[in-house]
Parts: sequence; C-alpha cells; structure tokens
Amino acid sequence: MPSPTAPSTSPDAAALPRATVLGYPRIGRDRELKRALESHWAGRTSAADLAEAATALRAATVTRLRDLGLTEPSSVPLDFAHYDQVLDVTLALGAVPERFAGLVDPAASTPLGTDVEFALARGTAEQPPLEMTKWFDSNYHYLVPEIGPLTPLAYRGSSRVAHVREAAGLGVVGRPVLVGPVTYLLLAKASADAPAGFRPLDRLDEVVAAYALLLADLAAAGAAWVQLDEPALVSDLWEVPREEVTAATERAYAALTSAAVGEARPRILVAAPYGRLGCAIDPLLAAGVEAIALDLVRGELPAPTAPDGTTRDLSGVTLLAGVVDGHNVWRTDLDAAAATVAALAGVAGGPVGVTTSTSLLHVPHTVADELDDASGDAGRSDLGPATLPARVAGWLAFADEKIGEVLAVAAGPEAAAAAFETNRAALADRATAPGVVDPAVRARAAELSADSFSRGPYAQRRAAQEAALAGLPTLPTTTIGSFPQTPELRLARAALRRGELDAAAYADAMRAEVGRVIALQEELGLDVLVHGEPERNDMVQYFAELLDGFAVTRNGWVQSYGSRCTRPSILWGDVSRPEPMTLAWATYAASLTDKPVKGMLTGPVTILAWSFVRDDLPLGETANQVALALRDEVADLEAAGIGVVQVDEPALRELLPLRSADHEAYLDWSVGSFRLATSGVRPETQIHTHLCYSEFELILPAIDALDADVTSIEAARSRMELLPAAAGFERGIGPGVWDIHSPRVPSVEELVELLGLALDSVGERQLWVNPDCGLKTRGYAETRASLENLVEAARTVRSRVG
Ligand code: MET
Ligand SMILES: [Zn+2]
Repeated sequence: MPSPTAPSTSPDAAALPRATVLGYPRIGRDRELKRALESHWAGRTSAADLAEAATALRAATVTRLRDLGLTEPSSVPLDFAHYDQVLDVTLALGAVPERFAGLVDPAASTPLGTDVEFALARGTAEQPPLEMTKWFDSNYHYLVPEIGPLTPLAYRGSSRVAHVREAAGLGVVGRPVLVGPVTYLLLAKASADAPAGFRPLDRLDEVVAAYALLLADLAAAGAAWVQLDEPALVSDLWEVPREEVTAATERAYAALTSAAVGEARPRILVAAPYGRLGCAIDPLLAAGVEAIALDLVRGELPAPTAPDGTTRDLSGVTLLAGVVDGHNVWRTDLDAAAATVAALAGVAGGPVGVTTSTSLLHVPHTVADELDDASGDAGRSDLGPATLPARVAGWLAFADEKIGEVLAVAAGPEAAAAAFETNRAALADRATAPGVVDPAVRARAAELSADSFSRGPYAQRRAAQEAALAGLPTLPTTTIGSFPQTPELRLARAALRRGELDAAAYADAMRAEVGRVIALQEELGLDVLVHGEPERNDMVQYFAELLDGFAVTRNGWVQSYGSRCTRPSILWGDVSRPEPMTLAWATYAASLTDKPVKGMLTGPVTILAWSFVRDDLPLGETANQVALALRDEVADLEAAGIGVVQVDEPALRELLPLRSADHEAYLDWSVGSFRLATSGVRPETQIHTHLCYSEFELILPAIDALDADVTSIEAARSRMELLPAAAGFERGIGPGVWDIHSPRVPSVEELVELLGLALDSVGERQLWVNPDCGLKTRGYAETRASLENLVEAARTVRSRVG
C-alpha cells in the first residue's frame, strides 16, 4: 500500500480549503451558455465566437465564486463543460466510437475540438449521437461513452488544463473537476462491435494511464488539487459486482497516487456524491488519496471499523463534510450541519472541511432572481413579475446562497453568528407558515386504509371493461397523450403570459386545437382518442400550477442536458386540489366524438421526481398527498363519463434508490401512491399507465404491482426486448412500436413486424398498439404519416389473429 502524504490542515497552499463546493451551475445566470451554443449550432456564430462566450462565462463564474467568499487556494471548482462532463472525459481520452473515426486524425495527439465534441453530442447527418441517459438519481443527462476492446483510449489533452491557466490569470488557484476513471468506465456501455462478455471496466489500466498524464498536465498548469468525482461508488446498480468495483477503485487510485505530488500530479480529492459511501471508502483509504468528500445529506459518517473488524485509519486523509444539499433548494439547517461537521471531525480525529453534498449543478443560480424588484435585494427588472411567494423565497438557498452556507458552517456559529441567526429565523418561519401543514390534508391521509390502495380482482374488472368498451377491436390503437405542440400553441401561451391574450381567448385557441386533434384521430381511425394536451406547457408544471402546495420560479433554470434547461416547480407545503385540473378539457374532447376519450394525468411519483421536493416530510407521505389530489381528479373524470384514464409514471425508474437495500421501501411507497391515485374507480373504468425513458427490467414486478389495466411502455428502439420478461403479465400492455424521438416515419411492414414480435410474448387479447411516448416534440407531417401506418399495421395484424 502506498504511504499517503497527509496534507496538513494549516492554511498553506497544500491544504485543502476549509470551505468549498463540489461544482457550480454551468449554464450561466442568464443561460448565456445556452444562447452561445444554440446560436453556434444554428450557424449564426463561429467556433471562435463560441469560445469567446465560453471564456467570458468561465471568467465571470470564477470571479463570482471568489467574490462570494471562496478565497482560499483550490476552493473554486473548475468544472466547466460545453455540453457534458462525461463527454469531456471521452474527449480527453480520445474515446471516439468507430462510427465517428473519420472526424479524428489517429496519428495526431492534439486535443479534440468542438467539431468532434458536438458530433458526438448531437450526431451528424450520417451518424446518430452518443446515447443520453440520466446521471445518478438526478434529472441531468450525460452522454454514454461507448467502449469496446479497440476504442482508442490515450490522453489527448483536456480543456481543464486551459481552465486552470485562465483562473490563474484572474489570480485564482482553481481546482479542476473531472469524472473519475472508475465512474467513467461504469457509466460506459460496451460498443456495438464488442464481443459478448466484454465490459468497459476491462480497460481500466489504459484509462488510468491516460488520467496520470492528464494529472501531470494539470499540475504543470499550476493545479495544487484535482477533484475526481466517483459517484459510482455510492451505487449498487452496476452489472459489475461490488467486489470488482472495490478492487478496480483501489487499483486505479493506487496507480494515480504512486506519482509524486508536485510536478507529476496535484493532490487528489475524490468526491462521492449522491449517497452513502459506506465500505467503498476503504479502497480509497488503502490507495492513499489525499482527501475524500462525503455526501452527509444522503450518506452517513464513516464507521470507526471496517467490515473485516479492523479500525479504519483516517489519519492520513482529509475529509470534507458534504452537509449542504447540492440536489435541493432548501436552506440548510446550519446548526445541524455544524453538529455533523463536528461529529465527522470526531471520527476523523482532526479538522475537516465543509462542502456541498453534490455539485450545485442541480439547483438554479440565485434566489435573488426570484425576488421582486421592490425588495431592493438585487431584484431584477428584466425578468417579469416574481412568481414565487416572497415568504417561500425566504426559505430557499440556490447555488450562490449555498456557498454562503458552506462558508458559515466552516466559520462556525460564533464567527458567523449573524448568518446562523438569520438561518434560525428562516427555518422557524418555514416550520410555522400556513400551508406547510394543512390539517385537512393530514387528517385525510391519516384515514387511509388498505382498501384505499386496491381495486377489485382483475378478472372482474376485465369483464366489466369489455362490456363498457364493447366497441373496441382486438389490438386497439391509441396514443400516449400529447399531439404536436405547434408554434401557434407556443405563441398563444407566450401571449397569455405577456398579457396580450386574455384567458378566454387563450382557452378558445386551445379548444380549437382539441377539436382539430379529435377530428384528426377520427379520420385516422384510432380507437381510444386523447384531447392532445395543447394546454400543457409541461406535464409536471401544468399540475404544479394548479395544485396548492407548489410554487413556480421565474428564473430557476437547471441544466437538463447540453443546452436544455428545465425550471422545476418547488413543492413547499401540503398538497391539495382547489378545483378540477383536466376535467373541462377531457369532457370537451369527449363531446366531439362517439369514441372513448382517455383522460390524461401525470402520476404522483413523476410529479415529485421532476420538482424540488420538500425535505421536512418523508417522500412517501408527500406522494400520498399528491395521489389523493389525483384520486379526486380521476373520480371527477369518471363521474363525467370518461371511462378510460391514463396516469403517466415515466419517472418511476428514475427515483429508484442507488442502493439495493433501499429499493423495497421505495417501491412500496411509489407503487402505493399510484394505486392510491387510481383505485377509487368502478371496475368498468379502465386505468392506463405509461412509462418511458428507462430500462424497466429491474422494476417489472413493481410495474405489475401498479395494477393498471393497461400499461404502455417504450419499446420500439429496443425492438420489444423487454417483452419476454413481461410474459407473466395478465393485464393489457402496449409496447411502443413507433420511436417518436426522431422525425422518421416507420413503415407498415416494420410496425407489423414489431407487433409480431410482441405477440410472441403477450396474448392478442392483451396487446394494445401505440407509439413509444407523447408526440409533443413531433411535427404534424410525420405524426399523420406515422399514425396512418400504425392504424394500418394494427388492422393487418388483427386480420391475421382473427
Ligand atoms: C414523458 S411521458 C409523456 C406522457 C404524456 N401524456 C405525453 O403524451 O406527452
Ligand atoms: Zn413517455
């Protein structure tokens, strides 16, 4: 075991700062990066213009972080990426998939440019981009590396080196941040040409050799510390068994620390955000990394003994206590955080640093942008009227405010007495504010019994539904809910927001669209119709705006992927439904046709997953509150004669905890909340659900337990791969046959073929015919052509099965 070089905790250049953050939003307070990227992609600006804008944004960020108080050496994280931090490592390693090889000169070892970067991120006319998937349990998406036995893996230079020099030019010793080698390879998938059994982790040694060169480059540029993010260590969701992950971690970091600190490398901080590190700390200790950042919001203090009974020696390592939540927007309880830091110092046997639990990538820039200009607190006049109640804003800390919290905790309750005092007052205000606890909501939740979560036996429901929906053919056709969001619809919404269109005129425009969507579906011959969701800006925000207990921000943008941002709602109080939310649209649509119209709701888990949730109530209880509001909506729809209701849960897989030990509890409350929302109906009312975006094998039993009468699920891209595993399903299932992620129109033949594959696994009485997901991002040309083919394919297969 290499002997660790312990950094001292005295304030010299080698010491890790007492206060830092693991990362900062990259998109810019006014989404400068988004605009710079999109105008470059649209051909309006050159690569040099983009580089200039990005340099200016980095300089503004470094200066801002310093001005906010991150003044110690190495306390400012340098984590800027044009598009994605995982893609940055792919570029540094030259790990370009074979299909893009033509873009790269293999002989040269120069850094890859933005042409290659954006080809991998966005695809080219000929080649599809890297796949994109969710980053741990966040709503950020990274680009999945594709690694095979022959994929190039040699250091080609990293943009971080220039970023270190830029910061130095501003008088700041920055701390470059990179995804670590173990996490990089665990996030990768085997390339299409890799032999069976090949795993990207098999190429660890080459990747580590490349990182060693990168580290040397960073040291030469003046970096005293580097931060390597290893969130993979807190997760069990890998195909590679944990012992192998542990062994790989020790091997990788022993190799990296074997170089001398100084010219050959900076000191190494390994960050383990998003959960409990547990025993995965041992290989890091054994390898002698200089510092480890622990997520103490989700995770816990290291136990004094390792599983083998030996005492853990923490004397050689600096620990950073991640006590400020990087993943949510609430003010930290500073007293509790200070106590946790003290407890960690007790375990560590010496002083520890203070940081965020994760990068601040997941929260907006600053609460100041949500305050009314009149508040005088840096209010912005260019953002329109404030949308967040001022009182709620007082309970929040976004990225900039969280930096203040880290500094306050590091200083301690005496030195930062004023900050602690303000904090206590804000927390007390939140605890007692009306709406945070709504006695009527709590009373209703307390009355729930097992009956509230279950419907009658399926056989009985099926018979009742067959009678109620007697006009439906076998293999009924339907869509997932949304129809194309045309420029006219977006313009109408913008005009409503600006006050140029009044609510009545807006509603008329939406009703007209519902009329067009119903007429189109009748013309195409679809069987179960939808109203098309024209009135919804977003499938979660639409409900958040109508439910009590939620607030929306005006500038609370968070990067979702590349240049895309979302503005999650903030769930701050007990949830209830002041009035029906979708009823008028559904009944209007139903009045235009004799065919069944499917009501359309977003499920409780998805509403929580895509909002900032409260931290003062267990998620399961919040989910039940949302479920009860939805249950009332379902009841209203049923009473108004809507006999089919779909409750979408595309995020069911996304919230699955990273540790297997936590799965059961999660699936219990998440499945429970869906059942609570949907089980109040009569047997003849048909409940649908819809899932997409993820691989669902792992949670098939939970999907079954939702007990929906019909489940539509994304399946076209994977060519029905999931279905054999779903063979035990007895209820209706609609595997998507049209991949709606591109404008490509699937032919009747290929749709027939996919339906044939589906029928290998599920019975013809169970099979529904539908696209993979909603059509809101599609245009009408391909929508019409694809749905025509879909209806035709269903007819063809129907005539075969009789
Ligand atoms: C991401 S799932 C989307 C479901 C929604 N009903 C729609 O059709 O858009
Ligand atoms: Zn979907």
